[in-house]
Amino acid sequence: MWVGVDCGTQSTKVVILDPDSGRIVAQGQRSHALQEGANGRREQDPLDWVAALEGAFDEALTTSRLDPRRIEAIGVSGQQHGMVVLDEAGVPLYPAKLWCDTETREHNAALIEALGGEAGCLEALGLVLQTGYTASKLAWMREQHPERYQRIASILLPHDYLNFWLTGEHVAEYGDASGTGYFDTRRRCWHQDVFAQIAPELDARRVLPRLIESHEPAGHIRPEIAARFGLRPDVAVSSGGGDNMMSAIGTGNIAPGRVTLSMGTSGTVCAWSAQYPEGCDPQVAAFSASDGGWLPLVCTMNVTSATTRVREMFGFDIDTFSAQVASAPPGAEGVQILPFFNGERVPMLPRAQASFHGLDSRNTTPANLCRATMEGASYGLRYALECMGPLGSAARQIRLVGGGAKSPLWRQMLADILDLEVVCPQVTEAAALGAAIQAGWCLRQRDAQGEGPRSETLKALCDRLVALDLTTHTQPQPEGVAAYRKGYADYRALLASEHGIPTGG
Ligand SMILES: Nc1ncnc2c1ncn2[C@@H]1O[C@H](COP(=O)(O)OP(=O)(O)O)[C@@H](O)[C@H]1O
Ligand SMILES: O=C(CO)[C@@H](O)[C@H](O)COP(=O)(O)O
Repeated sequence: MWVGVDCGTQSTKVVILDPDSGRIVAQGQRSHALQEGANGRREQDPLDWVAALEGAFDEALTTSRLDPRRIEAIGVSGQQHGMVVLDEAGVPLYPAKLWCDTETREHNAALIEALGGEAGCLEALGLVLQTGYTASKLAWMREQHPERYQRIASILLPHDYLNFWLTGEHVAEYGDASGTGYFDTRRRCWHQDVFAQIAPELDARRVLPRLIESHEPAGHIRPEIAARFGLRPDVAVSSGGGDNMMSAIGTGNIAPGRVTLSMGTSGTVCAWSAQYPEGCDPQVAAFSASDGGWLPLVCTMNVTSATTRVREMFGFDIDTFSAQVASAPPGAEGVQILPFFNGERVPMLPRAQASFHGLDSRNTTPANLCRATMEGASYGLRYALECMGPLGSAARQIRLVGGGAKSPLWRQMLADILDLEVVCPQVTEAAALGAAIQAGWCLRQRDAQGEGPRSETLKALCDRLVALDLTTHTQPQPEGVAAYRKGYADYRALLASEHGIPTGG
């Protein structure tokens, strides 16, 4: 059995995959709190992720009554970019500053300038720095907490930290590392000079984790953890990766021409590439994939984070919220939202705030405000897909994942707004599935090198273990496409008038 863990922004999920039948035989989930402060601060306690992993893993084992000794390997997926700083003893020195934290926007702007603007960033790092990336969080830590900064012994990403808890090893793999902002995504190595500009007092060779290939193991499970869950002592922990990289594997997006779109807390659109994707729009992050390729990606910060905020404001549960959205017509009778509750990454508006527009005495209803929020979040995803250029326009179908993808109404709205067919994978926890598959790939690679009897490529594993759920297949409907063509034009006009973002073609 192979275990996949996904530490998302709102919860940590565990799936246990039987690689012979291809079935998920057990699942567990535990949520974790987000600490939100003034000025865009968004943090989590790394120890909460550990507690959630333990709870979700216990739940999976208990509900399935699976013998834990049948588990051979574990893979961990995690929300990207979060900064986990540890002291010599491996204890967090500060809460993890997350991908959606915008407190460090001034530090990010200063770093971009120091590197020579967008062109300088692209030249040095292969991508343009964004406020969410780890780099500006470290610069902020240096300025705001100099005493703790001086005690930093190790800087990890969320999934690296969980790997460290599982194995005791400080390692990183290329996919997640490429979202730090001090990693050269073209050449796939830490950028020592950029790191030295951000943190001159820290020795990169000491504080940055050792880089490994995606198919390599991070290590073996620590004896205490094996005893805690009743696992065998030889369980391998694979390199794991960022949640988007793992979702790519979990949707079979490991070849050109496929597009995965996630409606999680964030919204992401990504396509796989065998080479570094030269010439992309600077808003596209040329991340590495966690399989040896690249995963150009556009991330918007306000998808289910926005719908959840409006839903909770009205005190609705998910079913009531969905019923409210369904009861309003497309276009929400003229109500529009720019849903930038968390600032926004693409378009690059880290200081932006959310705003409703077009409200009058007739249309100001909960139903219209709920619908407008789902529509606004989805227009942001169309904007993201357009930024992808040829990588996006080549897509004939979107593979849809993340919590929002569970809503049939939202799937139809998205198909209409994008004017593209959408479909979900059978295993909706695609990042956790991808992590489980990568864990198995890591075992197979080891076996191929003579330590065991079997070998299987990642492609063969994805072909065998990733299946689409044809009941979720959704085609764009002409009336919806026409209504949303106008809705999207109105959204772009609003983006232009409120934030100066050109309306484009
Ligand atoms: N049927 C649904 N309709 C709309 N939103 C949903 C639905 N089911 C789940 N969600 C939302 O999905 C979100 C969780 O998505 P998920 O991808 O697990 O997030 P993350 O990985 O960022 O923690 C929650 O905000 C939840 O409200
Ligand atoms: O910052 C990014 C991608 O660059 C986000 O996609 C995070 O990786 C968080 O993902 P979710 O919690 O929304 O899945």
